[in-house]
Amino acid sequence: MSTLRQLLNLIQTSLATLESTCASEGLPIPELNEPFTPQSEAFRANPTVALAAHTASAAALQLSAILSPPQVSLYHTVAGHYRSAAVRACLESNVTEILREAGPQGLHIRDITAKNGQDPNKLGRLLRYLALNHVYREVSPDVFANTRLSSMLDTYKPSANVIADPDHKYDGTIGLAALASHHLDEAFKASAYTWETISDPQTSHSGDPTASAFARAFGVKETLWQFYEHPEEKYRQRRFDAGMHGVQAVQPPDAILDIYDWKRLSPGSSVVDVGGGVGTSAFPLARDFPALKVVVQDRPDVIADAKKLWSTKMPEAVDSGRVELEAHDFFNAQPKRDVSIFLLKQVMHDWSDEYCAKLLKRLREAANSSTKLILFESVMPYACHDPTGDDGKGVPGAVPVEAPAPLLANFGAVHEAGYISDMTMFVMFNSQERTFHHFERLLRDAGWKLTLVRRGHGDDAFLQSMEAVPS
Ligand SMILES: C[S@@+](CC[C@H](N)C(=O)[O-])C[C@H]1O[C@@H](n2cnc3c(N)ncnc32)[C@H](O)[C@@H]1O
Repeated sequence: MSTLRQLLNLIQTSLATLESTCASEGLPIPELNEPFTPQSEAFRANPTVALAAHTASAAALQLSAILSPPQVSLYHTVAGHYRSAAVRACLESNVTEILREAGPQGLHIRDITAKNGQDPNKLGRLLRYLALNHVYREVSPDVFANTRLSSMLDTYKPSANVIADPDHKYDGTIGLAALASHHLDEAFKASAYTWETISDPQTSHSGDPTASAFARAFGVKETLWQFYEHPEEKYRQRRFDAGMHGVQAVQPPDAILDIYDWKRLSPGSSVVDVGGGVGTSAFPLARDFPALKVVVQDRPDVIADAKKLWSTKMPEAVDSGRVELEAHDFFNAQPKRDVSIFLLKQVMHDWSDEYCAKLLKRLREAANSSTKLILFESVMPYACHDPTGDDGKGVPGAVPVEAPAPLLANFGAVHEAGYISDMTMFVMFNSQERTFHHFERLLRDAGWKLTLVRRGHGDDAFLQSMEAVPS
C-alpha cells in the first residue's frame, strides 16, 4: 500500500475510534471557531481518544508534507520567525481581548485599530497571515474573529484595561498569554543568535550558563536570572513569573505522589527535594505521608519565600521539624546523610552536562547503598524507532509508546512541546532536555545506575520519572 493510503487509513481508523468513544462517553469534540475552554479539552483525558487524536493529527501533518510543494513545506519552517513576529504584534496590541468582546461575528480591522491605536493596513495583514494557520480567522473581508487557538492568548481582562495599563497586563492572569509574551520577546530574540552562538569558538562547546544565545542577543554576560535582577527588567521578571505560574497550573499538582510508591518508605525515612523551589512537591508529600522527614533545599532567597509560604500553608510541619526548609547550593557538598530519596524535579534541564555531572556527584557522595535518586524530567524520544526496547532486556519504560508506521515514531510535531522546551533551554540557559540514553550516560559517569523510567501520566505527558541507585 502506498504511504499516502497508509496515512489516509490511519486518519480514518483514528477518527472512527475518536468519534465513537467521544459519543459513548459524552465528550464534546472541539470546534476550531469556538474559544478554548477547559471543558473543550476534556476529551483528551481519555487515553484512547488522546491516542486517536494524536495519530490522526500526525498523519495529517505527514500527508501535507508529502502533498504540498516542497518549497511551501520548507518555508513553513524557514519563515517561522514571521509567524512569531505577527503573533507577537497581535498579542501585545491586545487583539485577542478586543475580539473576545466582539464575539463570533468578529470586528472590522478599522474598529480593532480604533481601539488599540495600530495602523489598520499593517495589523490587518498580520491578522490575515496568522489566519492561514487558524490563529484568528477572517470572517469576511477585513473582519476578524478569534479561534480556539487565538483565544489561548487571552488574559481575560477587559480590553480597555490592558490597553490602558500594558505594564500590568499579565499580572494576576492564568499565565499562558504571559508565557507566550515571554517566548516572543526574550526567547524569540535569543533564537535569532543560535548560529552565531554555536559557531563562535568562545561559546560553541561551552557549558557555561552565560554562554547562551540569550546573553549574546541581549549583549550581556549573565544568566537570565541575573538579567532579571536589573531594576529596569522588573516587567520582564513579573511576566516570566506569571508564565511559570501558568506552566505549573497545567501540571497535575499532586503528580509527585504517583512517581514513587512512597508507602514503601519506613517511618522517619528522609526525602530531600534538591532544588525544590518553595516546596511545591513537598506539600503533597508532607500532607499525605506525615511519617516522612521531608527536606526542601534551594537558594537562600527561594528558601526565605518558602518559609513564608509554609508558615501559612502548613506551619505545624515546619515547627515539628518533619519538614525542613534549607538554604543549600547544590554544587557544594550535600549536608544530608542517611537519605532514602534524593528528588530532582526539573533541575537537570536547567544545566549543561558539566554542571549536571557536578550536582549528581555531590548527591552520590552523600548516598548510602539504599539511597535512591528520583529524577522528574522530560525524557525526550528520538524521531525514529528506538531499538533499545526490542530485546526486552533494557531498563523498563526506557522506550515510549511509538506511533504506528509510517508516522514518525515520536508522533512528530504533534508532540512538539518537549522539543520546544529543549530549544528554550538551549537558547536561554545553554542547557537542554535529554534522551533516556543521555540521562543514563550522565548518571553512570556520576556513579548512579538508572533502573526504571515511569510513564504514569501517559506518553505525551510533559514529565516522566526515573529511578537510579548507587552503582
Ligand atoms: C526549574 S526550578 C524547579 C523547582 C522545583 N524542583 C519544581 O519542580 O517546582 C529549578 C530550581 O533550582 C533552583 N536552583 C538553581 N540553582 C541552584 C543552586 N545552585 N542550588 C540550589 N538550588 C538551585 C532554583 O532556585 C529553582 O527553584
